[in-house]
Amino acid sequence: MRKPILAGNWKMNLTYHQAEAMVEELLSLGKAPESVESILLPNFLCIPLLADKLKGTGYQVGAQNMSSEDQGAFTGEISWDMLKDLGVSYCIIGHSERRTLYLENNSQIEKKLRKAVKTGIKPILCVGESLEKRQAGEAKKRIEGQVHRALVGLDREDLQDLVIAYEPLWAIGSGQAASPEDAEDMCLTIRQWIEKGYGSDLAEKIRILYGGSVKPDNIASFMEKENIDGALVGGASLKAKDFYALIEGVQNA
Ligand SMILES: O=C(CO)COP(=O)(O)O
Repeated sequence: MRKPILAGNWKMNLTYHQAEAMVEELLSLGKAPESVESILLPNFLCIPLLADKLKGTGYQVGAQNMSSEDQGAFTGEISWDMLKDLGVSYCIIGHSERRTLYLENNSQIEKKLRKAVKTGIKPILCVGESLEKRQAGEAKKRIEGQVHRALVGLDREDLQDLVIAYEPLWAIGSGQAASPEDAEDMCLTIRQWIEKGYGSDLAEKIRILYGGSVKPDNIASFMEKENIDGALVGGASLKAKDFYALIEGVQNA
């Protein structure tokens, strides 16, 4: 049995004080249920705040990005040990906004993923196709390339904590989620590639999430699919009530 994940990617939203108010409200709604890994991924400045407030509550704190380097002259970057020092457990690697807006390429993503797995940060590798690729019937080819390029040179032992998030670009922030059937088809395909490359033990173990316009009222339709192990949520993770409702949606699936 794979433990489901509900991860809230706040992106560049919520100031320190807004984050504080959100987390206080979230905690007033209840603790994180044990049956769901509930992770909040705030901006870097809010990580210490969340790490402190969420200690002992069952919620985990993640980061949205990390450097592939250890330390040194890399202005504006954040390293794995800075994150670990604050208790960060998960880090998003290769989000489509980093790929498209900041031109992160497969080779940089591969280096970041390698750094994460070698240093004990659990990676949430994001993959997803554009609308053009989907309409051209090339969605699976696109995703396969992204998964394979990110995992180059890593073996089964390195990938025990890998999480993959399938986030089609056209579904992100658009209010137009993928159909649960299409999302399941893509998640199953990813699992089959992992099985082919690394064996069925790993394929059965890794969590594959869907992301893109997930809301409290559609989470159940994704969670009922066999190969969808949770969701990576943007907009709906910013409000405490919605985030808690999403967790309940995963818990009740
Ligand atoms: O990009 C996403 C999460 O990483 C999805 O964002 P939305 O839930 O706002 O569509």
